[in-house]
Order: sequence, then C-alpha cells, then structure tokens
Amino acid sequence: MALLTPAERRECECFRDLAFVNPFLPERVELERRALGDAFVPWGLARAPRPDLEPDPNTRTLLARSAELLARLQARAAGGKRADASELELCGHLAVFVLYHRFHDRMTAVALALDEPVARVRAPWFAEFERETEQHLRLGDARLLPEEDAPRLLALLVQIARCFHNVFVRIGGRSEAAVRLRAEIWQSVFTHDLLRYRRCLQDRMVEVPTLVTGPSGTGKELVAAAIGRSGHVPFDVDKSAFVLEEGELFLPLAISSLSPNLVESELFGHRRGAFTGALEDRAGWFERCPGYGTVFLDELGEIDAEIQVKLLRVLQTRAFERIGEHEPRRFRGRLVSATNRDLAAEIERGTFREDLYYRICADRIETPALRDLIAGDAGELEHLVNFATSKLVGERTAGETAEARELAAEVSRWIESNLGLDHPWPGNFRELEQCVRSYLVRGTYRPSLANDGEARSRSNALGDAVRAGELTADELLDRYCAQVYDHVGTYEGAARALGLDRRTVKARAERARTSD
Ligand SMILES: Nc1ncnc2c1ncn2[C@@H]1O[C@H](COP(=O)(O)OP(=O)(O)OP(=O)(O)O)[C@@H](O)[C@H]1O
Repeated sequence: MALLTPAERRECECFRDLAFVNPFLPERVELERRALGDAFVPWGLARAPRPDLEPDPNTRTLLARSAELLARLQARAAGGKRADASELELCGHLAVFVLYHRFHDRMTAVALALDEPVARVRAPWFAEFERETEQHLRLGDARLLPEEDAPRLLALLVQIARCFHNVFVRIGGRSEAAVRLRAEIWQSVFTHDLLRYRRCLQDRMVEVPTLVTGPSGTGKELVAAAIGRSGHVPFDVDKSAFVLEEGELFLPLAISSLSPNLVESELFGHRRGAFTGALEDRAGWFERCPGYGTVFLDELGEIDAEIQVKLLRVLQTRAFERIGEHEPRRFRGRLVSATNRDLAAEIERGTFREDLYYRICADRIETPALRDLIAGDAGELEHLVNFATSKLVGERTAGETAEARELAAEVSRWIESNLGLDHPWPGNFRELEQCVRSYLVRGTYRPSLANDGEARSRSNALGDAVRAGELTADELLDRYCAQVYDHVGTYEGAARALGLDRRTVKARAERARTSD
C-alpha cells in the first residue's frame, strides 16, 4: 500500500512544482490556482507576485495547507506506513516548500542585508532553522533528501529570496516583454530547472558567462546587477552567518570610458612600476572578485584586440597575471558583459574575435526597447512611469507612495496628451526617467536632445525640397508641422505656435514622418 493517496500525490506534486517554478512566469499563478482550487484569490499581481513586500493571501493558505499535509503524512509514517522512493522524494520537496515559507520573512531580511556592503550577515535563528529542517526532512525512520543539510538548504533558500528581490524590485513592467525579461534573469541565476540547480549547480553557475544585448538605456546594466547580486553565497555554520570576503559582489567596468591601458590595468591589476603612473601594486577586478561575485564588462564591443586575447584566456582557464608580473592568479567569479553593438557585424569586420564571442554568449539576454514594452498600452506606460517616480520620490512611507502615484498620474497624462502614446522613446528607460525628472522640475519635457540628429536632417531635407519647389501645399504643411513639433517638443505647443488644433498637427507630423 502506498503512503500517498492519489489526491495527496497530486497535491505533493503541485507543491514541488510551486517550490521550483520560475516565480516570474505566469505558470506560477496557474500552479497556485491548481493547488488552492476554490480558495485561490486573484489578487491582481498575477504576473509579478511580490511576497517580500505585501502579505499574499494565497501564500498564507498554501503554507497552512502544505504544513498540514506534511504533518499528516509524517503521522501516517510514524504509525508504520512505509513510503517508496518516489514518495520520499515528493515529501522532501513538500518539506522544502514548508521551510521556505515558514522562514520567508527572516530570509528576506538576510537577503536585503547581503545587498549592502557588509562583511557578514548573521542569521541568529539558524539553530531554529536547523531544528525544523531536521524535523521536516524526516518521515518515520527515513531521512528525506539525504544529500541536503541545513546550511546548504539555507544558502539556497536565501539565494532564492535574494534573486526574487533583486529582479522584482529593480526591473519594472507588467507587459509580456517585461515578464519575459524577469524570467530570463531568473534563469541566468538558477537555470530553467531549479531542481537540477539545487542538486548540482549551486556553485557551478560562475562557469556560465552571460551576454546582455539591447539598445542604449534599456537596462542592460540593471540586468547585469540583478544577476551579479544574486549569486550563491555559502552559509558559515561556525559563525552562524553569511561571511563575505573582502571584495565586492558586483564589479562594473565601463570599457568605453577608459583607455585600453586603463581597462587592462583595472581588470588584471598591475605591479608597482609596470608602467608610468603604476605607483603601487594593485589588484584588478578579476582578482578582487570573490567566488560568488560578478565582473561586469559594459560596452564589451569596444574592447581592445589585445585585451580580447587575455579575456579569452581568463574565460577558458580562469588564469591571468597582473601587468608586469608572471605569478599566475585565478578569477573565481562570474562574468557578465553587455553591448549595444552588433557583435556579429564586428566579427565580420574583424574587430571582435569570434572565439571570444562564442565563449561569452552561452547565456544571452536581450533587453527590449521601451517602445516595445509600451506598444500603445497606456496602462503599461503609467506603470513604468510609476516605477520611475517611486525611485525619484521614494516609497518608504505611505505619504511618499501616494506622492509618487500622484506624480506618475500627472506625468502619464502629460505624456499622453503632449508626446502621444506612440512617442518612440529613442533614449528608452533612461529617457523616460529624464522625462519624469524634467516634468517634476519644469512641468514639461522636451525630447529634442535625443532626436536632434534626426530632427536636423528632417529640417535640412525640408529646406532642400522647398528650394527645389518639389512639394505640394499639403506636403509642405505636413512637413512644417513635423518641424515645428521637433522644435517645440510637444504637440500641444506646436499646435499653439501653428494656430492649428493638436490632433491636426499630430496627424500631419506623423504623415510627414512615414513619408520620409
Ligand atoms: N526595465 C527597467 N526597469 C526599471 N528601470 C529601468 C529598466 N531599464 C532601465 N531602467 C533604468 O534606466 C536607466 C538606464 O539603465 P541602464 O544603465 O541599465 O541601461 P543600459 O542598457 O545599460 O544603457 P547603456 O547601453 O547606455 O549603458 C537606469 O536608471 C535604470 O535604472
């Protein structure tokens, strides 16, 4: 006779899937719905659950049900019922689910503390966690998940809480594209199979470099930071703490802002006297990065050919030397790079090494352009504006939150009536943040800077066409509307200057642009 009834097996499978599902995918909500049946509360954050910030009614019920199910099965096993191997495994996953949710708040507090530049983060409740792990991972006289010990499990569960926080709090948006982006970041940290990650990959993901591509201002550095700050940090039982080595978790280097010599010295370090200005020995990013840290190379497409060779060697062998030294050193962390260049074209041109490209892009994330995130959806625009205003005004108190919401509503209305929902946002999220700041200070925003090049060439083309007498009166008015809009920055202002109504100006300017 099996330990589990068919219904209990289904329930256990559901809790296992819930424990290991990517929390940013809509599947998670479906699983919750399946596990809770009639008790499921559709509470509006379906695509972006936020258990670290708001109490979630579904999670509470799930915890109560899973704990009750585990207790029932343990009582049955204590009464002499035996479980087969697959039942033991399912009960083990059920126990992990219960443990995660019982300690969730305390683990989230640890996760947030690890984000600060600190030497150690204590978990004084570890003894309690260890006791409960011992209790929960037991079924009769069998030990569930025998390969799992309390410190390893705690490190994994805290890492899950960290990654959730880092991704959810940093990456805004509710659109499909935003949801996909968050889910992909999660995969870069845990792969698509968290169960396998738990079994064998916890300290292996540093071997997988990630390449983030996408237009400027779309959050490539943000993505890199979310990955970099979510690595596996082991728990030190003797100190009852997560002990961080001296060094940083996330070490970014903006290649385009430094000369090749400086890039090399920042990355690899140097010996005193190795070059003019090397006044003392210095450890570079690769040396300073701990095993759970990340070196981030921004604008990888601009990296010098000689450094490409050295970088390839680091990726293949993890070995490098400081400039001016022969002593081999090891890079232990993870590498994340970003570029908005087309690396395939750079390879064609011979400016980027093909072997380095293949070594660097095993895991690739593409950040979407802001206009694709919004795609005419006023709700999504307002949500993203809200994200930006919260960052600016703060969200620590109810007053700040209300203020941020009010500002967001005002800015969204202003954007809709002045720029229109189809504003192309060439500067992406960075431009949106700029727009919010500008509105806050001046009550208006002129998107002219980002569009300057385009506007200038449109203006020159108009002048040429007028001189050549090539335009009909209608075409002339279309192009003139577009030019005044480029100059003034809003349809409202252009309409006032032209003595026309806003809709006419917008329609004509758009027609001029499509006929360009
Ligand atoms: N999806 C997003 N959610 C929230 N904020 C975002 C998002 N994308 C970008 N931002 C914000 O926009 C600004 C620019 O982001 P970031 O520097 O990461 O872009 P980038 O793609 O690395 O740009 P560049 O290619 O110019 O270096 C930052 O202030 C960042 O916080």
